[in-house]
Amino acid sequence: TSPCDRPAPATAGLSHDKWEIDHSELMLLDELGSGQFGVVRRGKWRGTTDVAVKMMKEGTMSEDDFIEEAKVMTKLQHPNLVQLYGVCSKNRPIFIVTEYMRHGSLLNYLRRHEQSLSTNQGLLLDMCIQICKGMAYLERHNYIHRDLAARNCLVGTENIVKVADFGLARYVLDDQYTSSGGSKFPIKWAPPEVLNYTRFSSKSDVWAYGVLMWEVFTCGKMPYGRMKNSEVVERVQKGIILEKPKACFKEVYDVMKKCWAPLPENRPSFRILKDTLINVSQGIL
Ligand SMILES: CNC(=O)Nc1cc(-c2cccc(-n3cnc4cc(C(C)(C)C)ccc4c3=O)c2C)cn(C)c1=O
Repeated sequence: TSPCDRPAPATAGLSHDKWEIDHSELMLLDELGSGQFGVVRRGKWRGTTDVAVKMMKEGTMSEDDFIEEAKVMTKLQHPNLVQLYGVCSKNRPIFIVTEYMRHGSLLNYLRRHEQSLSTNQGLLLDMCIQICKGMAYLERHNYIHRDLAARNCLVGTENIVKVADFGLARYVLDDQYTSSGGSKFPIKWAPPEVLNYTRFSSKSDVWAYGVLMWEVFTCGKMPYGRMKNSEVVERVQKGIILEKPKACFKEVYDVMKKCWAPLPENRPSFRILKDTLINVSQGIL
């Protein structure tokens, strides 16, 4: 049959890259800070939507690989994941445009509100459950975060907490960050198999999640205090784990300990963790 007889393919007309955002749609406002890839600014997208715009500093990211991955990342959508709206990749520096979270990083939020939070275990547990839901969604989509920590979660209105920058670690060019011997490698959130073989998995995210729970229930203390990375590696290899935070129910600490099983296969999945934490919260609150 001639082509005109066949129905047009469903994607006809949709071929414009919907993850591509045009600069003209963005209005850049105040600076929010800077991260691994450079300056991040608050902005407005199409006049109404609040956004955060990462302006990628030259040489900090393997950009072409990331732009390819962005197509996948825009499809990851969950109430507890900071939404990637798209990228401006037609010019340099490229912009990464995401959902805006009003109260900034969870780590800073915990430290600033320690007074009121330290006596509200219910709220601390709820924050952990929200993060667990976002991570269970990533786990279901076989997506590994690789740098889960309180500093990489963000707080919105009404105590909403979301996981940010999932998967971006793969595109960092700074080998101080990417190699486990580097000064910026997140040693204190890494399980034995990552320290020894950089073997990342959803189960290494579960280990990091246990440390994140510890950060939440200490209202933002640094795990292992000011201990040197080499000493932390030694303790983790020996199976010495973080102590129970003072303001933390035993049942909650029991869940943290499950996340720190030396072997990845002995750690619970995020799906299991979510149900366990919900049961604990119903039991103790
Ligand atoms: C007051 N409200 C706000 O400040 N809201 C917000 C602040 C930031 C923000 C500001 C400055 C720096 C960073 N930042 C921090 N750590 C990062 C870590 C990585 C990896 C690869 C190391 C994981 C990559 C990028 C970043 C990064 O861009 C962020 C997330 C992002 N969003 C969406 C907000 O709503």
